[in-house]
Amino acid sequence: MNAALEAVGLTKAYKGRRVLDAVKLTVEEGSVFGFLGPNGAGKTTTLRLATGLARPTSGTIRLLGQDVSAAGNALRAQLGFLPDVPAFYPWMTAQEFLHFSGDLFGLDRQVLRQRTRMLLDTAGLNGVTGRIGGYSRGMRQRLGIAQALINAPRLLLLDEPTSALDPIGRKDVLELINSLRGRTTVFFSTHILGDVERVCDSVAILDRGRVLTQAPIHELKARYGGHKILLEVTEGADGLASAIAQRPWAVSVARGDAASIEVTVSDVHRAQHEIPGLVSDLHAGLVRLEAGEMGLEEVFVALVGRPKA
Ligand SMILES: Nc1ncnc2c1ncn2[C@@H]1O[C@H](COP(=O)(O)OP(=O)(O)OP(=O)(O)O)[C@@H](O)[C@H]1O
Repeated sequence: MNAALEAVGLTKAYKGRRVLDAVKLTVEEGSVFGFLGPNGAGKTTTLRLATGLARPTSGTIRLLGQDVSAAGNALRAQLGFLPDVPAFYPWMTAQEFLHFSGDLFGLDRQVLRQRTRMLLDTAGLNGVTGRIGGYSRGMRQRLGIAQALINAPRLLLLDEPTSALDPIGRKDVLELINSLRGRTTVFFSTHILGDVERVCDSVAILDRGRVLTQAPIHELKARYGGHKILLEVTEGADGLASAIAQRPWAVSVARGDAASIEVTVSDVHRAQHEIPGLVSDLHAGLVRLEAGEMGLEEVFVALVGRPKA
């Protein structure tokens, strides 16, 4: 496996306060990687260290096999970066802005023209002739990603690309990220669990400067998520919830509204076989029994011990 990004013992302290503490991360080349954490977890700091905008207090971060502290323009030419608050020249059109950005990389005219056309298309901005000053936040963010792709980078780093967007804007940006899969390694930070679930192959969860876990999404859910069973009965929900709580496979039992029960189980097979018997013994009257996988939200709570900020 080739690592597009590898951090080992990555630590950053400001005035003696560690905002990143021995962070270990490996991002496989070709993956879409979600860097998930609540506000203040240290995501932006990690990206600043990755892009060389700040230096680690100790530890290393390597991109595409090169130590960022020692790397020069040859590495930068293979990276794309969208900061959390991207800056644009509002008087330019999207096409002018992409041309301008490509010029900074010294791209050949012909290559730049072709790439601009392709990126305007990818970003859903083809045919948009107005100035950037009049764009929606979603349009700006898609243009920001297009700009970060102008040098055809091997690794694209995005700092919270969806956080300021409404659901439609988010969907568009996630689709754009998804369309890059297999062409460019994408590492993006977010505090939005749903975004990670929608597009990422792998995720790392950062909290208060520490990586709590890193794994492929499906593994993470299997490892921490367990299973959930949603139950609804006609009556006797309290008695049924107590009876279920005593079974060895019941990890937690929560009451929903009047007649519903949510059970986290360690053995979904046994739970599915035994619950109907309990319902019958207690004359509870079964309305619904549904098994489902836990979402990342529950995994996050299990790991962090509190809902995300
Ligand atoms: N230049 C700095 N000087 C002092 N403290 C800093 C500096 N930059 C960041 N911090 C602190 O480091 C911690 C992590 O901040 P960071 O911006 O990396 O978090 P984040 O996960 O990106 O949060 P958010 O989702 O809110 O952007 C915060 O407590 C922040 O106050």
